[in-house]
Order: sequence, then C-alpha cells, then structure tokens
Amino acid sequence: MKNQKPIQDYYPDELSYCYGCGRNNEYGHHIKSYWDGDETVSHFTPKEYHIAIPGYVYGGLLASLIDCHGTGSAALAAYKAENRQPDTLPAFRFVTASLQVDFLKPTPLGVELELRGKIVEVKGRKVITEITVSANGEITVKGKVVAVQVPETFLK
Ligand SMILES: CCCCCCCC(=O)SCCNC(=O)CCNC(=O)[C@H](O)C(C)(C)COP(=O)(O)OP(=O)(O)OC[C@H]1O[C@@H](n2cnc3c(N)ncnc32)[C@H](O)[C@@H]1OP(=O)(O)O
Repeated sequence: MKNQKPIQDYYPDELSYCYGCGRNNEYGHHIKSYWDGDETVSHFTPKEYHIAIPGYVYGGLLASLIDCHGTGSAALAAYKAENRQPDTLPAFRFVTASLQVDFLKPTPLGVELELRGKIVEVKGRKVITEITVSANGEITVKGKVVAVQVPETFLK
C-alpha cells in the first residue's frame, strides 16, 4: 500500500464527480482504494454529522463507503486479472449493479473505519467483491458489490 496511488486517482476528470469517490466533488467522501496483498483496503473517518443514533454511524454512509470501495476494488481486480497497470489502456471503469449490506453491529462514531475487500469473481464485464467495515478492529458491517463495466451508453 505504501507509495501506491489509489485507483480513483487514475479515473479521468470527467468520471471523478462521484459523491462517494470522485476527487472533483467538493462535497463527497473522496474514498480511496488500494491493494494490500490480495485484499483491497480503504480508510475513512466519519464526521460527527454522519450520525444515526448518538454515538453511531449512519447506515447509509456505511453503504456508500462499501459501494465505492466495491467499484474501486473491481477496477483494481480487472487490471490485475489482465496483468496490467491502472495507467494503461483500455481503462476499466465500473458502476454498481447490485449492493447488499448487512449491519452486524452498531458502528461507533469518532474512530477511523477500515474497509477491506475480497475479490470473489472476475468474469467478463462483471466483478463481485465482498467488503467488510471494521471499527476498533471489529467487523461491524459486511457488504457484497456486483460491479459492471460502464457501458458506452452511460457516458454522454
Ligand atoms: C468511474 C467512476 C464510477 C464511480 C461509481 C460509483 C458507484 C455508483 O454509485 S454507480 C451509480 C449506481 N449504479 C447505476 O446507476 C447503474 C445502473 N445500471 C446500469 O447501468 C446497468 O444495469 C448495468 C451497467 C449495471 C448493467 O447493465 P449491462 O451493461 O446491460 O449488464 P449485463 O450485460 O446485463 O450484465 C453483465 C453482468 O452483470 C450481471 N448483472 C447485471 N445487473 C446485475 C444485478 N443487478 N445484480 C447482479 N448481477 C447483475 C449480469 O448477470 C451479467 O453477469 P454474467 O456476465 O455473469 O451473465
């Protein structure tokens, strides 16, 4: 992970406005995803206004983190499957087809969260990942993301 550029920093400017991961969205979360061995990793510290009930993180935010770490992990996995670097062409860009989230325990506010992704399947235009969210070393949320390469028709 050291000295690695996050996959989102390879997205072109016009695809970098996503609320979850777009570096050009001043209101967004700016999620960054990296390889850590065979897993992907991302860190995020919720703000105090990302609150559900006092002391705990809002579930919609947690789903959003899983969503964008999932699509970022999908892009990382697609390059790896072709043994290519992320600055090579053709570029892999993914959108979310399906997002499943299980909230196992309340997620405490005020600490850094760690997201870890496992690549479950890389098949054709589709990548499936399983993502966990941990707080204080304990998994509080699990998710599954089906990401599909952005069709040409999506890009205006
Ligand atoms: C680059 C910066 C991106 C940042 C992204 C951030 C994350 C987001 O929030 S993206 C926004 C939310 N997502 C969307 O708006 C997507 C809307 N949906 C779509 O555009 C389309 O349904 C799309 C592109 C996902 C899939 O359509 P299409 O390209 O026709 O896929 P299609 O050929 O039918 O299916 C491809 C594979 O995906 C699977 N798949 C498609 N949809 C789903 C689904 N909902 N659930 C499970 N699997 C699915 C298919 O079964 C198929 O798998 P297989 O190859 O094994 O048969």
